[in-house]
Amino acid sequence: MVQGDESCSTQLIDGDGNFNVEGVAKFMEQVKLAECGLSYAVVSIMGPQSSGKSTLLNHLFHTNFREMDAYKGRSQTTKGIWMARCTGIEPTTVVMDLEGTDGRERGEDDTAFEKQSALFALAVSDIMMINMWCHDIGREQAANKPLLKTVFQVMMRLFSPRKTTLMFVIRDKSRTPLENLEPILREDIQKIWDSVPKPAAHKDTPLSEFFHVEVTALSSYEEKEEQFNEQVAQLRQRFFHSIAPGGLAGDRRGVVPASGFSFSAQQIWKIVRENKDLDLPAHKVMVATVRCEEIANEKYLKFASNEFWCQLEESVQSGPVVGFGKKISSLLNTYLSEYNSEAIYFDESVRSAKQKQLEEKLLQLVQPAFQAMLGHIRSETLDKFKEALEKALSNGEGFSVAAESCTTLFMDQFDERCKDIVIELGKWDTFKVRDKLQRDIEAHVAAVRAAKLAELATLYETKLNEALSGPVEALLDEAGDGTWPAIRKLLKRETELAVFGLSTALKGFDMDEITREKMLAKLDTYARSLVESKAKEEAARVLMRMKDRFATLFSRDSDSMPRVWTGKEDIRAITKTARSSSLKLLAVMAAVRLDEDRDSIESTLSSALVESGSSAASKRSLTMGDPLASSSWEEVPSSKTLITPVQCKSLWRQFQTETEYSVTQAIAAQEAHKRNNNWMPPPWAMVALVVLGFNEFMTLLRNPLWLGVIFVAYLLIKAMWVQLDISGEFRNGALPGLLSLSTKFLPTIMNLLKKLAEEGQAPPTPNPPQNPIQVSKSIYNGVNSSTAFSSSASSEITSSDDRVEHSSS
Ligand SMILES: Nc1nc2c(ncn2[C@@H]2O[C@H](COP(=O)(O)OP(=O)(O)OP(=O)(O)O)[C@@H](O)[C@H]2O)c(=O)[nH]1
Repeated sequence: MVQGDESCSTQLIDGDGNFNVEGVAKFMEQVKLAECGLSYAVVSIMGPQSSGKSTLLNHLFHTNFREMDAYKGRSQTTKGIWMARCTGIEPTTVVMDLEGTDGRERGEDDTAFEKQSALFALAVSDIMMINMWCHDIGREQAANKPLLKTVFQVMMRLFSPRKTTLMFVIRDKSRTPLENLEPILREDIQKIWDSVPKPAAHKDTPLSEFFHVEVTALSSYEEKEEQFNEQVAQLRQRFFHSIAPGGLAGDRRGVVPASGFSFSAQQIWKIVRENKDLDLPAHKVMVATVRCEEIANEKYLKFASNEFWCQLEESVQSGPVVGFGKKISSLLNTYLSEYNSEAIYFDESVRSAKQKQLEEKLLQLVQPAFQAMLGHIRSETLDKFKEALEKALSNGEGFSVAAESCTTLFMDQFDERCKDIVIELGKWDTFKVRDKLQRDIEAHVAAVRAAKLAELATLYETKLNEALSGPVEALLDEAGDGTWPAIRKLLKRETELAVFGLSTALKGFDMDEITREKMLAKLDTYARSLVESKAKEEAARVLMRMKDRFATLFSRDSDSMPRVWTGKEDIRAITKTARSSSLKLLAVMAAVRLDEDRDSIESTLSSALVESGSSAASKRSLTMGDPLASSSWEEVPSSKTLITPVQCKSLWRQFQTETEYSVTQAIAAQEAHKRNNNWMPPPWAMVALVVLGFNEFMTLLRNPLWLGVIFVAYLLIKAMWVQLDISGEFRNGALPGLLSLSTKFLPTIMNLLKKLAEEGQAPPTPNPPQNPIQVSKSIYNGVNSSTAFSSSASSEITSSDDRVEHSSS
């Protein structure tokens, strides 16, 4: 019945005490012991050498241990410890065949090995069979006595709460029935137990606390083989389901899960060899720790190299993976389940601790992928939010409503998508990323809001610009009394329109009243500043405008037709009107008048610049000082001042200088026109001719000295008359004019007197009669040239007024 191949007989520890790690691993693999969990039993047999142990095991468990050949004589066949699987016995039962205890070959050392192997067997086995000859029972010097003593001694060192079954197998039983032999044997056992020195804790502990003693007897294999076989077959039955409660291996407290058998055996042997105390409970924890760790590592490595996981990890780097959470969770569960099923029989606390460690390691491995997924979801949600908000706004939705609905929608979407990636085991919260998303969305909303508000503000500013710039420019161009009221009206109307428009648009923004009011006020301010800057621009061109206005009024008549200076026009009046109008323009431009505050700029300018020639104005100027010698207007704040009084004065001076030419030209044109049309002598000459009569006239002609004297006297009187008439005083050039005239005509008079003297000192002799027309012409020319002189002599701005006056007269 021996079936060697199936029993996988293997040497566990060799004769030199070396543990066969590889052999055991192979054995475990062949027997698939690791899969047994706790459902396995270990039986060992010890006893004197050549006491038929191997024979018994081979018959009892259908193993293939080497037996001694009966014909070759007794010698040691089993060296060290061998092990094999009990064929056909359920659950898996491993049997160990120990080296005989009283062999002849090993000498003194055998004792140590016996002790060590006994301790090892006792630590590892559920059932220990003690093989003994029947005739040794009750014998004082029996070979099994030291053996038993050893067993009991080492048992004290196991600190094990488990109960090992000690099965005494009596070989070559005699005719004495077992019922009679057993008490003697038990007595022997008790005696030995009592004689074994025990630690204080176990001083009074009965043997039954540690061992469950069984006794069986077998007939001689050599002499009564048939009986032997029958009894062995019966005994074999007791090993079936030995681990069940009440079975031979019923006490499972000390069992090491099968997957840890190899390591456990190895460690126990190591401790035994080192002659250290063997703390089986601690050993169990240690084995559990090591094994659970091994299992956990194995599962971790398997997970890390799992093809599906590797693909998933790679995919996550480039984009989101649908069903990520479920896929990872399922994978994790697979490997954790594997761990659990393999480690389930190890110490629970150790197993749980190692499982937790494995979970942590696996989660650490997976977390970057999870974070990457979260990142994808966050950025995708943010992008979609941006798109949706833009779309909603372009569809005309109110900003606040659109922002709120989009935020809610996409935060919900984020939460929903997070559910898809949740790895239950990880219990990683997504709050931080959610918060980040929320903050990003809020920041985007704020940015878009600010941009939209700026856009709106710009839009209404542009509208205001369009509505105000042109009209304000046109109004300022037509500067007059109604200019600023019209600008104010325009500004009010357009500002109200823009503010209303902006206010309506802002309703969609759900903003607080203060901010809203600020924006509207800003628009109002903008409108005002727009007008102010326009006015400033126009003020910078005021001189040009004044000149234009002067030119328009001076050189065009009321029908806007170009004037032809015929001599009938009142150049003085025209000049005055044109200048007044230009002064008005200056007054209008001098300050911004957006508020209805009254000012006296116009009257100040008028009195200081136009009426300055009048005696009243001069007196006022003398007593009160120059009202334009200031850099600010009295009633106008500097912020509203566009042209200061000083600038006005300077501008006016420049204006007058630059327009003077036009007046001069006009006067010249009038004179030229008169000259061209009046070839006849002037009327006074004609009248003189008639009044004085021909004779008198001839006398005068014959005596030109008198004529010259009369003529010079006339001119002097005339010049004085003109000066007095204009200024009312003999000032500003009247005297110089007379002197100048005298100087001018003195050489002529002197020449005439000289000529008369040369003609013989006699009373003037009448000259040949001259053409009266020619004479009157020369006189006329003389007047004209004096006028021209007068014009060139005065460089004062007011001199043109004199010329206007002169010309008119
Ligand atoms: N008298 C007797 N001899 C037996 C019995 N069973 C086996 N033998 C013989 O005893 C001898 C030793 O047998 P083994 O089974 O090799 O004994 P063992 O105890 O395994 O020997 P070691 O492993 O060397 O210690 C063999 O010649 C067997 O035939 C038995 O029941 N009675």
